[in-house]
Formats: sequence, C-alpha cells, structure tokens
Amino acid sequence: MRLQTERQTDRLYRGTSEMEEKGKNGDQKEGVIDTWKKKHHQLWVGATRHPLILSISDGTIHLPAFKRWLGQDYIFVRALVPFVASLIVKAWKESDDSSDVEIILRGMAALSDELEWFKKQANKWGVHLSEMLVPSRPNQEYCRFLESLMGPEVEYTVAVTAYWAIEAVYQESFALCLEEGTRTPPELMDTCQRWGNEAFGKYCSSLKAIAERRFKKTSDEEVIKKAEVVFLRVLEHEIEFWNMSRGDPQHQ
Ligand SMILES: Cc1ncc(CN)c(N)n1
Repeated sequence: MRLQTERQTDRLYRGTSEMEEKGKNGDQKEGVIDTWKKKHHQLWVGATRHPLILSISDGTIHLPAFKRWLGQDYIFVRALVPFVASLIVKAWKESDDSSDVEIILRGMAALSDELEWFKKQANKWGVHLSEMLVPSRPNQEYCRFLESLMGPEVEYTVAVTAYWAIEAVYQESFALCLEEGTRTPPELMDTCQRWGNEAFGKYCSSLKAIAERRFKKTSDEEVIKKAEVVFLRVLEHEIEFWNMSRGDPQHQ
C-alpha cells in the first residue's frame, strides 16, 4: 500500500529526462542559492529542522499539533494555487526558456492532487476542513505574503525563487523524517513521503536551476537582492507556520 502511494506521488513530479537533466544543474556547482543557504544557515536550519519536524522524526509528535498543521496547511495550499498560477503567467511572459512553463505547470497539477490528499487525510484524522476552519494569524500573514508576490510588478526571477524556497523547505523537512534510524510513526509516513520523496527532491532541483539560470542572466543586481529578501521572508513564514502548528500560544 505504501509503495503504491510512493509511486503515485513520484509520478506527479517526474518530468521528461530533459527537464531532469536541467534540474541537475541546481545540484551541481555552488550557485547563488547555496551561498544564501550558508549565509543564512541558522534561518535555513530553523525552517528545515524545526522542533515540530524533529518531533515527527523521533516519534514524540503530539496528535493535536499534527491535526492543527493538517487543517492550516490545507488553507495554505489553497492559497498557493493562485500564486503558482501567477508564476505561470510570469514564466510565459518573461522566461527565456519555454520549458519553465511546463515545469511550473507540473507543480500546479501536483497541488490539485495535494488538495485531494488533504481531504482524505482530514477524513482519516477527524479534522474538519469546512469554511468554519479559521486561518491562524501566521497562516493569514503567509497567505498575504504570497498575494504580495502575485502582482505584475514582482519579477519572475523573484517569484520563482519564492516558489523554490516554499517547496524546498517542505522537501528537506519531510525527507529528514524518512531517513534511516528515525522513529517516524508509521501512520505519518504517508505525509512524510508526500514531500520527502526523491522525485519531489528532483522537482525542487529543477526550480532551483530555473532561479540560478535567471540570476546568471540578469544584469540587474537589485533583482538578485530582492530575491534574497524574499528567500528570507519565506524561511521566516515557514518557521512561524511550524511554531503555530506546534501550538505555541504566542503564534496562534
Ligand atoms: C506552509 C507550507 N509550505 C510549503 C508547502 C509545500 N507545498 C506547504 N504545503 N505548506
């Protein structure tokens, strides 16, 4: 059963071999993004090794925290859809490589599947995803931030960096829970597999490669600076989101 879930999720993100080849560039020599990850190491680790994720990986996660995360993340993923749609428009208008639209479109298709997955999980865990579910303050702020990136004044390079960061934080976080020697509860393996799987890792690499290609091409240093700020904002929002899921009272 688990194997089947893995294959289904893998298939969603798998592109053509040409796309994956391009994605590899995101992993090879150190680029701008790797420099940022080192420069802002503490924030990066804060977002990708958050206590909530560590509690999944060591099996001490509290069920209410998981359920809170599940309901709130459903709201967030719904808000991610129009952001990715706006990114497709930017790619179509501004990109120098026509395969960008297809790569981002695959992410969009996966979000559709993700929303269905959330509904099934909510059913399984007794979480109500009705209109009554109120977005927490950190979630509202994160969604507002996404909205601020949708306008035509935000450059494609900046917006694609944000998209990469949003997906990469989840990929690195949940991949940790799948590592050998972790004590991830079996009933949460499906969740960890959803974002921690290798195909999603490759997908994140192809987004990273797009961003790196854009950094190389731009002659406008301001755009790279703006992309770095957006990268940092994503990490801060992700940390706040995990804090809120954990139930920290000051983050509700
Ligand atoms: C908060 C958050 N960040 C990222 C993802 C990955 N799509 C997500 N589902 N939720």
